[in-house]
Amino acid sequence: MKIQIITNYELTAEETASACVTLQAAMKSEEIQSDCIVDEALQNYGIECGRAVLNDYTMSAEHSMAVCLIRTPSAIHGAIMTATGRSFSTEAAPTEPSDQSAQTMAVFKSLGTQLALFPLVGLIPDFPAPGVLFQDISTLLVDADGLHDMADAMVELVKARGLKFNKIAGIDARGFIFGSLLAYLTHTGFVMCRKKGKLPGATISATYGTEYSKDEIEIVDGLLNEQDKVLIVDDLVATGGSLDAAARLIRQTGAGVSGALALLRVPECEGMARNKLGDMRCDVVLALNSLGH
Ligand SMILES: O=P(O)(O)OC[C@H]1O[C@H](OP(=O)(O)OP(=O)(O)O)[C@H](O)[C@@H]1O
Ligand SMILES: Nc1ncnc2[nH]cnc12
Repeated sequence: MKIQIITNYELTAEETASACVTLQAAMKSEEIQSDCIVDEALQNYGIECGRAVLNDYTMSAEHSMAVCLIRTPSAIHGAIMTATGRSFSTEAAPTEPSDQSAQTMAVFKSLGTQLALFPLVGLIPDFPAPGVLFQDISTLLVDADGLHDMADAMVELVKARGLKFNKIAGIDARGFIFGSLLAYLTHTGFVMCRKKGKLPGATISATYGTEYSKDEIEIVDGLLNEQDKVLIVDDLVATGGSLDAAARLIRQTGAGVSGALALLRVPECEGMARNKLGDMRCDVVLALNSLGH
């Protein structure tokens, strides 16, 4: 498979070489075409238009994959389309980079991570209910490198966004896997938001709905207090119902919620999630924008 980097600005030889090494590693030693096409016209496009332009390049038989970096005055956006038929983008950088070269490499690294990890997430139509496209993490979890790289990507995102917390709360069940990995890697205490009826002693609980179910979660009373700043971790955000329920529970204890971190999101539910989460920030490691291209 060949990858061609298409940019709207000149990369230094060093940046090009590092980008290729990063992408090569991500693609597990696929051949990388090491030149860049500099296209000034891309400067005029935002990320959505950029992707349309990208289509023109990537849909040719010659290039099975292309990476396009679009630099705007306020941030660098990354857009990517893969031969697997998925398209996705990195989030805009939160602040103007002080060191552009480092920022560029951070974007390449993030793109490389996404390239490597997205194909490990299965997509199962109509599960567990008709109309739901289920994002299955089983195939990611069973892959030693994938699991390792995902854990590292969570830590990097936490650092890059400057998230501050002294406890991590994971949502039963898939949120336990990634929440406790992150807790271990950041040396942070972990709190279980457990499905109802599984915890002993006094608990507090909150009910909620998800993309396909209704449920109730609980935490042990007395584990958190006003001193705590909690990061909520889950595998995926769809409607935001689960994250919102966890946030309500945590706030009931007097603790603060510093935000949420999910590996994946369901683009079709994004409006609902935004309404549900309100001001609560939610960072997503793999930001899948749309499916089925
Ligand atoms: O944003 P939402 O609409 O709330 O949906 C996301 C939630 O749905 C899934 O959990 P599920 O309730 O299926 O439980 P599980 O982890 O036990 O599979 C997923 O792991 C999230 O917790
Ligand atoms: N589309 C989806 N895939 C996996 N887990 C989910 N939880 C809620 N919606 C989901």
